[in-house]
Amino acid sequence: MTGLRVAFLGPHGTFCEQALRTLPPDVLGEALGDPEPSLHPLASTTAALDAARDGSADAACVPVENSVEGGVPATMDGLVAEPPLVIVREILLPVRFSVLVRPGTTSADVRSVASHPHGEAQTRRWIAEHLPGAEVRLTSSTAAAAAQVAAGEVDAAVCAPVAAAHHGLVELAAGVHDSGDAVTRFVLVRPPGPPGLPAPTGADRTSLAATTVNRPGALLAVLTEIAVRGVDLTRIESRPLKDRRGEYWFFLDGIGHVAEPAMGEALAALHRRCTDVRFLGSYPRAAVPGDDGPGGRLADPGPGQTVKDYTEAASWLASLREGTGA
Ligand SMILES: O=C(O)C(=O)C[C@]1(C(=O)O)C=C[C@@H](O)C=C1
Repeated sequence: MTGLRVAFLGPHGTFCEQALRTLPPDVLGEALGDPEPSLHPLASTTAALDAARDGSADAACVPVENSVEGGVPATMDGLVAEPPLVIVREILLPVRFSVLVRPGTTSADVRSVASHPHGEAQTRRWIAEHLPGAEVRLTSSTAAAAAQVAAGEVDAAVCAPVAAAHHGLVELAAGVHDSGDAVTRFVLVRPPGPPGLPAPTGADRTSLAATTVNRPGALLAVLTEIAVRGVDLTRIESRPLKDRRGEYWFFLDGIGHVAEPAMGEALAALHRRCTDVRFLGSYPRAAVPGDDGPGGRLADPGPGQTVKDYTEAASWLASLREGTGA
């Protein structure tokens, strides 16, 4: 299929757009069924996810977490909304911030500075030191802050350097992030269906969200189903359920693919034990550009917990059921 549309957090010049543009045609072809989809900036993460749901786009690219500031609440809430969306790729992008201004503006002229809440959080100390007294305003994306500078609504934007060219701005300062090696993780999502799940690569991640009744040990039971199968959990984060006070969606990422026995069995167990469980996708683990291999430190599988161990045990059980083994 060709002519697919991918919505992303805009306007042009966001880190989200940069992340999406790192995906080569063969990867987009495998993930979406179109190696050269058209890219469409939307005003918010929620709007991008809604577009993928209502069919005005075929897929969406949104930020999900940052290594300094943590999860992006709007994305997490959007991932568990209905109808379902599944993650087909993750992208890890190092984020480096600049302060952009209209040509001719000096530091002394900057009375207001704008950025996305995650951008502000990653440059807070720099702003306090170098632009003391500037009013900080929060925007829907870092490039939206650049657009506000261009429109004369604010004096400076903390954003990606590429936003300068898109919005006719100049760099007042570069490298203004408080932590040098911040990475933001983005996900490419689409409705379930053709062209199907990304095939297992042997280096995959699975994302899911689960809710349980409020009972002592309920979360421990969920985690135990994962732990006993040797699945390496790489993230756990919660968001309130909103309509049931005191109950939460637990967002869990683990190493492995739903097609593999350990992850498949863990998901089936959660389906039995949880009030609700959402499969949010199995997809190849991304690497930070410049790193060797998929990012993050992984645990070794425990004894008897490799894919080979599971496959051998499943064929032994099948032989017992067929009456040919013992
Ligand atoms: O505003 C952007 O440019 C985005 O792509 C969003 C976002 C985020 O949500 O974390 C992405 C990377 C940076 O951490 C700051 C903002």
